[in-house]
Amino acid sequence: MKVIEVKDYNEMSRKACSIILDTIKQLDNPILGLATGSTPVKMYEYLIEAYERGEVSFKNVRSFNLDEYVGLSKHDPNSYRYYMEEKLFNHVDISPEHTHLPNGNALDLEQECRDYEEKVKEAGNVHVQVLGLGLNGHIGFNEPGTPFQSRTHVVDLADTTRRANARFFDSIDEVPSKAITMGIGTIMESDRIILLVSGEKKAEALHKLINGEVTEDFPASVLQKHKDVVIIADGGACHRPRNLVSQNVSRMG
Ligand SMILES: N[C@@H]1[C@@H](O)[C@H](O)[C@@H](COP(=O)(O)O)O[C@@H]1O
Repeated sequence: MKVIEVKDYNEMSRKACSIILDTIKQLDNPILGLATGSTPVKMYEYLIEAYERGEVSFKNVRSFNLDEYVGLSKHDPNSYRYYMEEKLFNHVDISPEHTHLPNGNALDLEQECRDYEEKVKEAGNVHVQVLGLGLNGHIGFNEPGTPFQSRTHVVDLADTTRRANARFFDSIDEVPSKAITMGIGTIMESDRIILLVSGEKKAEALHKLINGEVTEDFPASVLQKHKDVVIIADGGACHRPRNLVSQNVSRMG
């Protein structure tokens, strides 16, 4: 794993944006794995700015998102489809047919999971997968205890996750209790993973991810086993409690 420690949230977002831009420019048909949540918001803003400057086109880009709530329509402002359209897709020249998220409103959710998995497989490997980090170590919506070999599946969201995401809803009761998520096995097949971590409240989770044992009780620890992971973490995430980040990872400024 490579840890890139940056000053702050903006720098983290700029660095992530530049890795994605490089991927898009280098490949004829780039496949991006995208994430939602607060962490990548600024990265999407920088991508839009690069597009507006004429620096990049998304015409040949295909995207697969990690997850979606069960039971929210794509018009619901809290659905991840809505988030992606608002934060990125509506502002760049990506073709709507090239953007993929699980359908959390499918009548047969198990079938939807199999179909989504199939779509990812047919497209070929995700070239670069963006990940955020849940406080309990979840990636996508893979909660503690999820098998490392898991494929796209329906999950019961942990209470901690529902509480953490309640800030986007009017009340915690409105936070869905289920979601569809790419599995850990699916995520691990990406060629490259960039994990974004910002803020002191993530410091403990980041420490565990880098230094802790690889265990299904802390899903993000699986990243220690991936051949090309870049963690971009800001000062807050790295520095509290002090000296959390291990010495045996290479760092770049
Ligand atoms: N399902 C999402 C994840 O994909 C996200 O990475 C994580 C962190 O969210 P945030 O970036 O808002 O801290 O939790 C959410 O529940």
